[in-house]
Amino acid sequence: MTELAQIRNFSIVAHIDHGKSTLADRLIQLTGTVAERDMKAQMLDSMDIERERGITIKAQTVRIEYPAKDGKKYILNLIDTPGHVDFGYEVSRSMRAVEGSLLVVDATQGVEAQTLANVYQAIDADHEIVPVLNKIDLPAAEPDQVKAQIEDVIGIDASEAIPISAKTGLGIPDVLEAIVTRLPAPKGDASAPLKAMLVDSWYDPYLGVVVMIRVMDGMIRKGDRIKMMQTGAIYGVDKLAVLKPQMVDIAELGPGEIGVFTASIKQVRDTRVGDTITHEKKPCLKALPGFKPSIPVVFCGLFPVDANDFEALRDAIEKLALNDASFTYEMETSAALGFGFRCGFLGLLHLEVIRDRLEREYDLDLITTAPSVVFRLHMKDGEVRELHNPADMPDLTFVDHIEEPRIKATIMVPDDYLGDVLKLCQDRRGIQMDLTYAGSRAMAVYDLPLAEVVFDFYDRLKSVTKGYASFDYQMMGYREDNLVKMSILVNDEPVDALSIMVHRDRAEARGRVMCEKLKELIPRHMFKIPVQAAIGGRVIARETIAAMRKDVTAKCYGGDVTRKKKLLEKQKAGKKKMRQFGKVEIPQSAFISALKMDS
Ligand SMILES: Nc1nc2c(ncn2[C@@H]2O[C@H](COP(=O)(O)OP(=O)(O)OP(=O)(O)O)[C@@H](O)[C@H]2O)c(=O)[nH]1
Repeated sequence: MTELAQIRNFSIVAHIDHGKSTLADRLIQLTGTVAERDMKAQMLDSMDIERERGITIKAQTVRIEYPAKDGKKYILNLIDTPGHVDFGYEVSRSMRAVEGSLLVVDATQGVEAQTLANVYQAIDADHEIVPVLNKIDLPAAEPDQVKAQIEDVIGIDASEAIPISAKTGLGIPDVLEAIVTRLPAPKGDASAPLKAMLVDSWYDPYLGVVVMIRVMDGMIRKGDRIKMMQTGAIYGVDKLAVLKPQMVDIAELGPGEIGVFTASIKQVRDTRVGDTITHEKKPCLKALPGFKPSIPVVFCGLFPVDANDFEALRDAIEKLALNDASFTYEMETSAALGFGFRCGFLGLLHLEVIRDRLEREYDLDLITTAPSVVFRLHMKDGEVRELHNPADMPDLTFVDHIEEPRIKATIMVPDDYLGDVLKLCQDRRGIQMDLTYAGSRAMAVYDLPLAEVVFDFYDRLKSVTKGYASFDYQMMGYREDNLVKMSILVNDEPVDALSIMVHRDRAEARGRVMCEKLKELIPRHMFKIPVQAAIGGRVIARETIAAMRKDVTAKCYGGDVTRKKKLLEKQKAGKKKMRQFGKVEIPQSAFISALKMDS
């Protein structure tokens, strides 16, 4: 057991790309936690996909030993929190397990939307906050301006902000000293009954479910019989360890300490983040206040391109779900796409990550249907139903009114692009709630329908601001609006995977754009193909794909057989990515492209 006074627990909060992972790497490196030869860049981003995309998805933890200038040795527990909006719930839960935060702000960029969102979570969790100005090696760094901005916008004292370069290592020793001298030690009572917080859990193929805990009071040892207070389940602790960041066994953990255990738990779903863990025999009297479970807000269908891959898709989805309790799925059948799954995600990035992993790690070709939010249908008989899939929309004569989820979006953007951002928000049915300035940056707060944001809002926002805007959102609740289901018919057959819920006033425009896009995306066939958008029985937009005249090899005059063969092979490979609808083949890419609103 480590003395409480010798422990510091902290997290790093930052906007995406401001250098959180690089700083974590430096702290680990400077304290010799990982041998130099094992040091991979961005040690903590464990999944390949994360490393590739440079984003941190699953919060991770590392225990660092640090001999401070006062001659004493400290145990520093760093909890790495994810930076993306979709994973905000993970930020909030890991915050409750520590007493302080390093607030990293890129000195060339200043405070961004996620800096604000994350630091407010830290403030909510009563953290002591140490501001750190990163990237001062860059000529564009403006540490003094950024200091002033932190004070103006966030409202915390930044006079002692630490200038660093996580890249070169400059200032890192000051950060380590500040963790010890400026952050508080944890509190707790070693002689009290065990009270530990379940911070996170994940599935390890060799060990089964690994549970990360923060001990509040009491002691936990290997072999202990423990009880999860929310679920009532009882387990024996098989293995107790700390993360450095690989697991190193430890005999016991006391108050203020952070570690992991395994206990023959079968699924991640059997563990509830925020649950209180205590001893079976001598339990603590009162559980810790729990967390809100994270609920999926974006749904879409995933179907195998090749119907024979259905079982493989099921296996892959089950495996991924083992490790991600916030990802939900149920079987779905579509007239057009056959058997697949309706899946729920925390947001669009979460959706993309899961789809990418299915395609890459499990080598599956997938069709993703239009992402949709959960609409609330108030039926005439008083029943309230949740609609996860526009294809399930009941007959309108039974529906009294429809409500949709709204979000509060905070967008930070340099002045020059403000006009485009306001227009984008207006186009997406946004209602302005606030508009303020901090230096040459504006902060716009909008009330927006989530449905207008889930598809390509980030992409559009980035493109209209050349990447300078940052964005964060919170769910606000449901509101009634004039929403209708729009179906798409290809060759007079409805393609259920393309149906969407839209605002009545925008249905014509959306319908027209979708028909035009499909006209481009669907290759010509031997016959004319009408593409129509319809509400109920009424067609609101129409395009026609003309019949094909030439065959693909017509361009290859003369006897260039190899070229001809190549073309035919290419066409064959292209076919694999097509899906048959009645007599028409629709390429897989059409399902996503047709729904983009950028025109
Ligand atoms: N020049 C310079 N570049 C830096 C510094 N710190 C980080 N970077 C670079 O900035 C980029 C983002 O750094 P990351 O550490 O991945 O940022 P992050 O905040 O962890 O990003 P997420 O994990 O995605 O939230 C990387 O390309 C780093 O190499 C610095 O001090 N100076």
